[in-house]
Amino acid sequence: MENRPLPRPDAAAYDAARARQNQLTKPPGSLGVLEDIACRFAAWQGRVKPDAPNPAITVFAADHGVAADGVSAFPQAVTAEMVKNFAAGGAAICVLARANGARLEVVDAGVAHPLDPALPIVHARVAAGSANLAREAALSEEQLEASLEVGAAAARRAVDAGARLLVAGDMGIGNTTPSAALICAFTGHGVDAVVGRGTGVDDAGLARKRDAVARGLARVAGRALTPRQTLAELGGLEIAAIAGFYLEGARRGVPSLVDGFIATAAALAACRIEPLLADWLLASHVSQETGHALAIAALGLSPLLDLRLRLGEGSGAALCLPLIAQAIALHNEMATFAEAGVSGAA
Ligand SMILES: O=C(O)c1ccc[n+]([C@@H]2O[C@H](COP(=O)([O-])O)[C@@H](O)[C@H]2O)c1
Ligand SMILES: Cc1cc2nc[nH]c2cc1C
Repeated sequence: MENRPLPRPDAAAYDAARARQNQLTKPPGSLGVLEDIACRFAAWQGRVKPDAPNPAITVFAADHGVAADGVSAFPQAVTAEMVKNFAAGGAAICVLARANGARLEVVDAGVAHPLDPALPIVHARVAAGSANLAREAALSEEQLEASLEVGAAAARRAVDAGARLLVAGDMGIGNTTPSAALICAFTGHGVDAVVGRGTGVDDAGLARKRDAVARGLARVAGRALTPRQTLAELGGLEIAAIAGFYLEGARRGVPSLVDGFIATAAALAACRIEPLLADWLLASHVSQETGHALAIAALGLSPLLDLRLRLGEGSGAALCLPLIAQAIALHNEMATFAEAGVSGAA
């Protein structure tokens, strides 16, 4: 993946959009966060009236060696089975993509079970799952770079297809464990504050998860690792692909709407690799997974929704798409006080 620096959003367009918001026929500030969203799109697109976001959703799937330690409520085979469900249009994210008119692409970044090459997805499997982060580096340096590039290539396809907003989804049995490890490593928060029940593990499963994360963190403790090395040690193939996706989107001047726990862990890693990325991200929702609110706060973001979701796949982000479309429509189409002949504040 390229290391070209990221552009900065256009501050003059942001200010012009803010001035427009203050002239629209409503008390200034009365549309709250929707005003901020519209102004940020103005800055991202470098124009006072931004185009509709034309969102693209890419779901990255991969498996995790740490699943062998009993950290998920579901068997590893579900990752591949769900990829088939994505391809058949039956998963939650398929419904939400259709409901929102969003492009949906599914990428095999590293599913353990072989998938039929005829399956209508992007076959970009870097490895048959990651290694067990509790014992060894989850990814080699080469696997990390290849996964970042899988994500970057997906972002290029989405942007080339006309997307002005990117959504990454994840699918990977066991992936809340590497995500928790990354959030602990990048924020300094402790295991108990970050590790949660994922797909719904029982108390014994939760204890195994905490232990796996603690062992992974102990392996890297005291080593002066770069953010890339931390991502390789504790991450996963789809998590690194999502990081590469966000980075390449921003490099192309296209923002991303960050989904739940796994996507946020990927965003944190990507922001540590390239701090300017933070200006190109919006947080969709706060997941029920323990530690997600802490991770979003560490990115300096505020979630739009709290619907007690804990699904992944990009579903929380997809649910925010109508809000974003409406924030931009209001900004672009409302009359100003002058246009409507309405008196301004006294
Ligand atoms: O995104 C979230 O906030 C989220 C929270 C809990 C679980 N998930 C999904 O559930 C799977 C991981 O859960 P687990 O228990 O196997 O680690 C994976 O496929 C994720 O997409 C996702
Ligand atoms: C069925 C199922 C669907 C999912 N979608 C994202 N993570 C998931 C985990 C499971 C177990």
